[in-house]
Amino acid sequence: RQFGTNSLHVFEDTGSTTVMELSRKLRAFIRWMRENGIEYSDALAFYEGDKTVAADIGVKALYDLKEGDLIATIPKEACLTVKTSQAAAIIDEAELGGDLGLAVAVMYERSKQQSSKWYGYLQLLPFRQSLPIVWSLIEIDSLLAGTELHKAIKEDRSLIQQDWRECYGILKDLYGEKFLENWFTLEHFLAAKTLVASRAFQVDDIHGFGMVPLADLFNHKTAAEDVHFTSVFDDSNSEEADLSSSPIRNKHDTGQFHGKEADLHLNGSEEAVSSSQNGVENSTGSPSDWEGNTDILEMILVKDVAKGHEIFNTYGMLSNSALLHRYGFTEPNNPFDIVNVELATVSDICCQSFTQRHFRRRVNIWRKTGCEPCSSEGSEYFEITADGRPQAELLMLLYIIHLPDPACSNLLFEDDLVGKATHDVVAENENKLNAVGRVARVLGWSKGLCSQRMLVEDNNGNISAKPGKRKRQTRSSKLTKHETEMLSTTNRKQKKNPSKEPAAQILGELDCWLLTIPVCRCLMSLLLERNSLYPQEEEGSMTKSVQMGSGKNLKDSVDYERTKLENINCEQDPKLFHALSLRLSERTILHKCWCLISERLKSLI
Ligand SMILES: C[S@@+](CC[C@H](N)C(=O)[O-])C[C@H]1O[C@@H](n2cnc3c(N)ncnc32)[C@H](O)[C@@H]1O
Repeated sequence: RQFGTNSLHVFEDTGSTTVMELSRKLRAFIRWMRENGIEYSDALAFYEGDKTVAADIGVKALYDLKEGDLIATIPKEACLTVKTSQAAAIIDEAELGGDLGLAVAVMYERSKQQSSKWYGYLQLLPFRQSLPIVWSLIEIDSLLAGTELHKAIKEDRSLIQQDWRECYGILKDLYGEKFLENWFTLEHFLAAKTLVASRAFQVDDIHGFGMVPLADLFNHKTAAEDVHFTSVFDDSNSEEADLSSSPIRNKHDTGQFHGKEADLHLNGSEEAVSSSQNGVENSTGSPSDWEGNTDILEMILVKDVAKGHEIFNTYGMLSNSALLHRYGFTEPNNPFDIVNVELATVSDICCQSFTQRHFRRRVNIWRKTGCEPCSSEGSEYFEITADGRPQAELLMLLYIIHLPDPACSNLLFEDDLVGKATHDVVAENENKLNAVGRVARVLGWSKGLCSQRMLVEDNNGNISAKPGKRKRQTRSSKLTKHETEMLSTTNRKQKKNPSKEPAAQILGELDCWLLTIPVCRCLMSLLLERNSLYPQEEEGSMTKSVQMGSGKNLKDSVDYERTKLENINCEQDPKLFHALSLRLSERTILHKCWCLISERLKSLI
């Protein structure tokens, strides 16, 4: 397949300085791509992204594209990595690996300005991406308080400053008089870190992470699954590409891609216009020219893309806090959202009813049985997923805390809960049970033969069981399906969430067994406590008439955040918009969880 002649397609010049400037930069970038062997289909158009989501540039299809179409090839030599950078030797000598090395490579190439091989690419990038790590401390404290990101960003900032100080010293020694101090300031370092966080791809094992020109112009859409990028494999490797995890793949690279993956979202924007002026002539050979060539990355569509639609990448199954953390934006109704409840908060709530000694002792017993919380960077926590379902380990902990002494003591004599469980009459099912299931079995749970069955309620209110599995996710602030309720493209406000209150079918049999009356009450206190971490004072007028300690607080919090978000223009104030959007999604999860638990409680009383 030949790419043919690439016309230059950029969005229409409206006369605005910004638009004209971006247009000029795009033309320079297109020339640079041609000079550096980057080839792409003439069906691709670069256009000003949908401003309601504040994405500056995006890529759309100028005509219908088909699944399997090769839309671009990018030589690895054109990627900016620690191996290809002119600073490779210094970065190697300074032993700066990973993101840090790449940030230094970006800074170094920027310092070289027009003499850098990547000037034509770098001039297109913003100086920095507006990620929370470059927000002011006041913004971080006022916008992110209570969210999953607040602590993480503060920690990141101090670690980055530490990294910069160390790097600065090492590089100054190594560069000697060639060291261009003005280009290695903390501001430059932070800026480079934001570009690496939001744009770098894993190129291969040798190059590691790198800036991949062109590939990094595609915007993200969560799990839209219309199309994925993929690539062919070399003859010696007949494995199928893991399309769900590999956007760009070296033909010889069988490893999982750990960065961004690709998919398509259909966006009706017609901002792109075509112009043959300064067109890029990419008269290339057929793909067979490249077969077996390990030095080239390919981008192949795996689904049809209709003319005029944006071609979206997906950066992974990420919660809103992870999206905001690494890319500076959020998505409404993100199904990969999570709220975490710290073990310390569980302690605070339980110690209102029990002694600290009792709490510590029960936590120890709970740990001994093989249960554990999630942990990350020294903190221990439990997850509540987007549907409001609390992590089973948390339910088990609350259950054990509320157990009468004799029952709990029995657990102490269960040295080998796994062993015990496998001798059960339902031994063949036991290996399917996790630690929580095994402990529950020892404690007398006998109803469910499969711990992960969902209770499904039909229209008549009859409950039946259907197999299901709780999706485990990574911590929302570190990493992370999309029911599309897009931000309105016309008024740039979020639509009112029409979703109904969550129903009890989300809880599995084991969840319900663990949710005794005291466990439900304790969990509800925990939810209120977690909700109180968000700034309350602004809500004062709204909530003072509300009975404290009730689920109405949570519902009011959600309504409050939604109303606020509706009045923010994403384009004018993206930081506030995405911070509020994060708060809304987190508080919605807390409310969903509250509804689940209170429904369960009602059924018990
Ligand atoms: C890899 S770049 C994608 C190209 C980018 N739009 C540009 O102008 O170069 C990633 C950045 O694009 C923006 N972005 C990507 N997808 C987005 C989305 N769905 N909503 C808002 N911003 C998005 C964010 O600023 C993110 O940090």
